[in-house]
Order: sequence, then structure tokens, then C-alpha cells
Amino acid sequence: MIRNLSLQSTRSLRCLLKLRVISDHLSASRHSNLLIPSRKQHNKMAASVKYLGQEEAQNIDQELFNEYRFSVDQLMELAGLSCAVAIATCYPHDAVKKAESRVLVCAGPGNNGGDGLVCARHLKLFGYQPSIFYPKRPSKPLFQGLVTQCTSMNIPFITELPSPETVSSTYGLVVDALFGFSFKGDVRAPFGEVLTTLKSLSVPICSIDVPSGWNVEKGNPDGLQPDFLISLTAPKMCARLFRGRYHYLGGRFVPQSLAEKYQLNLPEYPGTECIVRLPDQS
Ligand SMILES: NC(=O)C1=CN([C@@H]2O[C@H](COP(=O)(O)OP(=O)(O)OC[C@H]3O[C@@H](n4cnc5c(N)ncnc54)[C@H](O)[C@@H]3O)[C@@H](O)[C@H]2O)[C@@H](O)CC1
Ligand SMILES: [K+]
Repeated sequence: MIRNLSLQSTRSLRCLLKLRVISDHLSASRHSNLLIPSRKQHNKMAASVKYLGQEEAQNIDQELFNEYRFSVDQLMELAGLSCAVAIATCYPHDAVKKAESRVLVCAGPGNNGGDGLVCARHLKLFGYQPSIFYPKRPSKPLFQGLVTQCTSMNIPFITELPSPETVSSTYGLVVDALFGFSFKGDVRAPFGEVLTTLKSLSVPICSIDVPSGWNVEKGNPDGLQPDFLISLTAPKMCARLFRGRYHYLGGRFVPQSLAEKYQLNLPEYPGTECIVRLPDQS
């Protein structure tokens, strides 16, 4: 009898342990689906990921094009895709339901703006309803092609940015693709007004690579305070001052030899994912 009881309790204990293992496994895979690293991984990453200065970011950019012979289009496509994937991960359709998944993408005059256009295209393919505000358009064929692609996919371009109230009531989310790592000095027209509007919004802002209007190294305490930031290639120094909810790394195209040369210490991207979440800096 006693032997039976102890056998039974050993079995129950084994059963409990099995359940625990299954539940830990489920919780780990749920987390990995959300691409949220464990606390241990977080701490490891916090200690190691390199935050780039402006010149270093530009040097890496040039090396990718000149030494590794990537074309701008190639990297922009991967960068923009990772932005759209990260946005869809953090703000799934039902989270922006209020505005029927309407997203406003504000695109600037450089490659950061190009990332925004690519991101808009992928968001459309993911079932969102993006619109684009693109006040200063470069004449290069790359950007003209991106505009044609968006137009032919029925993504509307708006010519004027409405008031902060109208933007907040029309869109569930605003993507800030105005300036990236080449932004310098005081903001010039017409972007001062655009940034003033973005600062007054009551809907979340998703910044691509650098929150626009921030000094790439020192940030800007009076500037935009985005809810989401996706750093591309590697985070820039100003990202240490990011206080929003979601910080991701995207642009999974850096060859290992380049990462080693610049000691980027990039975190591992999970499986075949094109984004990985970075730890909070607060
Ligand atoms: N190698 C990389 O890391 C990659 C970078 N990409 C993107 O490219 C971005 C950098 O692109 P760019 O070098 O074209 O530069 P940006 O897109 O950061 O901005 C350059 C444009 O902004 C204008 N500008 C700069 N300071 C200004 C100011 N104070 N007021 C008004 N206008 C100002 C410039 O005249 C120029 O037209 C990155 O941040 C990232 O988003 C991706 O497209 C692909 C890969
Ligand atoms: K930006």
C-alpha cells in the first residue's frame, strides 16, 4: 500500500515536472514568436551591441556600397521590409482598428524617406491602409520608381499634412521616415512645421533608424518622442535616449566580416527573422 502510494506520488511528481517543462517550452516559443529575448539574452545584448556615431554609420554605409558592392535598392528593400515587419509585430491590425488600420507614412528627401516608401508598400501587402506624405521628392530614378510602385498599388499620396487633431483622428499610426543618420544642424523648411505637427500627435509614432529632428549622437530632449524605433544595420548613439515601448533592430544584411571590422556585436536574429528586439536603455 505504502509502496503503491509512493509509486503514485513519484508518477505524479514526474507528471508535474513534465507539465512544467511543456509550459516553459510553450512560454519560450510564445516569446520567440514575439521576438522578445529572455532577460538573460537582454542583459547580454545590453552589454554588447555597439551604438554608432554619425561618421561611423556613414562609413559602414559607404563600405556596404563600395567594398561589398550592394546597391542602394537592395539594402533599402531589406530595410523597408524589416520596418514593416516590426510595425506589424508591435501594432497588429486590431491594435490600429480604430482607424481601420490606416497608417500615415511621412517620407523625407533622402534614403530614410526611401525606406519609408518601401515600408508603406509592404504594409499595404500586409493588409494595412497606408497613405504617404512626401513633400520633397528627389529626381533620382530609384525614388521615382518607388513612387510609381506605391501609386500603382493604390497607396494615396497626400499633398498637405493636416492638423495634429485630424491626423490623430484619421490614422492609427504615423511612420516617421523623414531623416536618418545623415541629419545635421537645425531643421530646414518645410520640415520644421512637419516635425511640430508630429510632436503634437496623440497616436503612436514609429521612427525609422533615427527619430527625426534628433541629433544622431546626442538626441533631442525637446524633439519627437516615438513609441517605436527600428534601428537599421546597428543602433545609433541617440537610440540610448529612446524611451518608447519598442526598440527593434532590422536590416539583416550586414556581412560578418563587416560586423567584425566595426565590432558591431550585433545580437543574433532568431531563425530566419529579419528583426530582433533590442533591450530598453532606461
Ligand atoms: N547602410 C545603411 O545602413 C542603410 C541605410 N538606409 C537608410 O538610409 C538612411 C540614411 O540616408 P541618407 O544618407 O540619404 O540621409 P537621410 O535620409 O538621413 O537624410 C538626408 C537628407 O536630409 C536632408 N537634411 C539633412 N539635414 C537636414 C536638416 N537639418 N534640415 C532639413 N533637411 C536636412 C539632406 O539634405 C538630405 O536630403 C539611414 O538612416 C537609413 O534609414 C537604408 O536605406 C539602407 C541601408
Ligand atoms: K526617421
